[in-house]
Amino acid sequence: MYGNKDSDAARLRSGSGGMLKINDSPLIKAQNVVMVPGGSDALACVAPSPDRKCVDAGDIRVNLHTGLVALHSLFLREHNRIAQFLFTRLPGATDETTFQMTRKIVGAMVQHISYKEMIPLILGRRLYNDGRNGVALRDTGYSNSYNPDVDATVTVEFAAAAFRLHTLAGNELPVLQDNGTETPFFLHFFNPNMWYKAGVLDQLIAGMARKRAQNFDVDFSFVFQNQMYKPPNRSTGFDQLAMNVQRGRDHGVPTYLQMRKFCGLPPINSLSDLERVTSPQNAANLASIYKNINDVDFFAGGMSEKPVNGEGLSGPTFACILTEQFRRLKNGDRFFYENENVFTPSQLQEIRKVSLATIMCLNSPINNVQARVLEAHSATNPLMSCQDIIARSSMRLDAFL
Ligand code: HEM
Repeated sequence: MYGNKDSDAARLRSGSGGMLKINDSPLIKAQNVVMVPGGSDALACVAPSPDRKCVDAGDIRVNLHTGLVALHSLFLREHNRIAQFLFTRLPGATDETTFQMTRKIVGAMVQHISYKEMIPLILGRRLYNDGRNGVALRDTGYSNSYNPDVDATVTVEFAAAAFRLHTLAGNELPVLQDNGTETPFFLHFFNPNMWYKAGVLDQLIAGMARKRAQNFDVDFSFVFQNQMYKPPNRSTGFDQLAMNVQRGRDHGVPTYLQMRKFCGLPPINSLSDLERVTSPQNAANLASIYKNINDVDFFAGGMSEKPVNGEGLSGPTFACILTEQFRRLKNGDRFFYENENVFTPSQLQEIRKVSLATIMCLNSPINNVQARVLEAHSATNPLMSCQDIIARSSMRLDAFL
């Protein structure tokens, strides 16, 4: 949202009322929607034009596809909604004080959604709630889990392998084309022609909540195997999975067996022994590619394991790296939103009410959505009206005055 340098934040701020800049293209103004601002054409978009520029946000990878433009725009809308409220009510408010307070609240909301809604699904309830893992949030009061000796940096094993959850993504983005089918994913890559189309961002916000994720397994979508970075006028693109393996090697990620050892998991002695941790088909596939069990790359081996406890997404080796990373990001961060001296007790309770569904309801024209938006809607997670969702789980912003 804000970048990790002062210069990024300065570029993205509007300079008044603590707000962030919004897109001023006539195409977007005519739709009366709020979208992330236009950015430099040096960002390698397909055929940018003055009305359809590449976009700018805290992370330049926002330009990768329309889903990211939509999500960044959603959180930008939330930032500006909160800033507008605070600026007109905080005594002596300036652009600077309002921006910093809003940024702190939005950062806390992102942490809350990540640890309350996303991480339990990734790890599974048992690993998430196991007190020894130090990942679970509290329901009330301050957390005392901050430890200055915990290193809060991101491990290469996490970024280059275990958190590359690309297996979950499908071949299409849920925006309907003229023929009523969803748009092929590759048409959205770096393509401003897509994200400046009328209604696309809000269709996507609603559609991404409706669309089911793919299963976590080694069957990756065609688009990831064949079409990554594919410009619309070329027949093929990159193989993202090959890139994941190669990226792991470039970055010196240890092998699958070394990582199992690091995680204290039982050794695997041969390629045929892999059947203890994966399906016979996956074991045979790995044996057809690698000559020696010691050569198996972390990404390939970790992706192949059966899920821990039959719940959560990944097998035990990825789960070990994910759990370790989520613990460190929380307990090594002295500004983690649950820590004492970050928010007052009543502000903290307001942040604890927030869900991704609330943010969608408050900042897009959808009428209903399931309350746990990262899970498919079902009898136990039914569609609810936005009115009910907002009444049940939105922050009282006057707690921050
Ligand atoms: C939805 C469609 C997605 C597309 C098209 C996509 C595409 C990409 C691409 C092109 C890269 C850079 C490749 C490289 O440098 O090797 C990347 C990196 C990455 N992706 Fe995705 N991705 C998607 C979803 C996800 C999801 C759902 C996750 C899981 C949280 C994820 C996690 C990552 C991570 C951790 C990296 C490495 C980032 C880094 O090292 O800084 N991606 N992705």
